[in-house]
Amino acid sequence: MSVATSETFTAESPILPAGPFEPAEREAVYRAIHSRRDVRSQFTPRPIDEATLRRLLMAAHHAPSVGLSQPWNFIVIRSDEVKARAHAAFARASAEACAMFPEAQRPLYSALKLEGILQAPVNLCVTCDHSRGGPVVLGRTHQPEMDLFSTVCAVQNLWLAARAEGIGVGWVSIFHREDLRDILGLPDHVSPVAWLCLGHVDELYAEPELQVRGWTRRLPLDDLIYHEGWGQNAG
Ligand SMILES: Cc1cc2c(cc1C)N(C[C@H](O)[C@H](O)[C@H](O)COP(=O)(O)O)c1[nH]c(=O)[nH]c(=O)c1N2
Repeated sequence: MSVATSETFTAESPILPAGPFEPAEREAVYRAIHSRRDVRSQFTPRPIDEATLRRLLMAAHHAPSVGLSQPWNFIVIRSDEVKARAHAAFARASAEACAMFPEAQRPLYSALKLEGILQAPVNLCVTCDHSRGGPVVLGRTHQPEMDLFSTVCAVQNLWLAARAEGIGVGWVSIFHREDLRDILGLPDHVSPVAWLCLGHVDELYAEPELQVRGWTRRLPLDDLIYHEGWGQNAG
């Protein structure tokens, strides 16, 4: 691998104009953000074509990453056998999770649909390779978990791009990590970050499904904004 020095930089990289987007373009960005949903049950069986999937993965691959380390890999899963193993791992973990909630909440938990593994034409595991970029990565030296955070940025890029493509994405995290390692054959230096279910959708909930079903609600933004220090709320 070549070692970067201050002389490597030639300052000939093209520059882009950086003003605000045109109103319609800006509106489209906010529309994707506000109408993106976590999808569990609305997947249609329509396959995702390779070109569309590639655009989504390219969007993910353009996420910011600590020291430009790009720690992600994308494991594309279409086989019924791998999906079935993941679904079985989910079912085991979800039964355990259900038992951890207070008794009064368990019936509602059990009624929630919390994955679309078998319905979604594509499942995608986004992983983080902790060895990417070598042992010392710019920006990760004091906070090693920055590689995981970078990988999550890739997931969010994909999620928003998918919304623009009419493709729903559902993140499933009700798994023992070891089960995912085993199913996908991940080496020790690679962590599974996001198990995503992807498929075309014709309809989406206008609000988070967990809110629609009475599990919890979106918090008021103003309660979350502090000024100059923890807990210092303007109101
Ligand atoms: C890291 C992480 C992990 C999970 C989720 C999200 C994220 C960010 N979400 C989806 C989550 O419930 C959802 O994002 C919120 O309820 C908000 O809804 P919208 O995403 O706005 O539709 C999620 N949903 C689900 O049904 N099963 C799951 O295991 C998970 N896991």
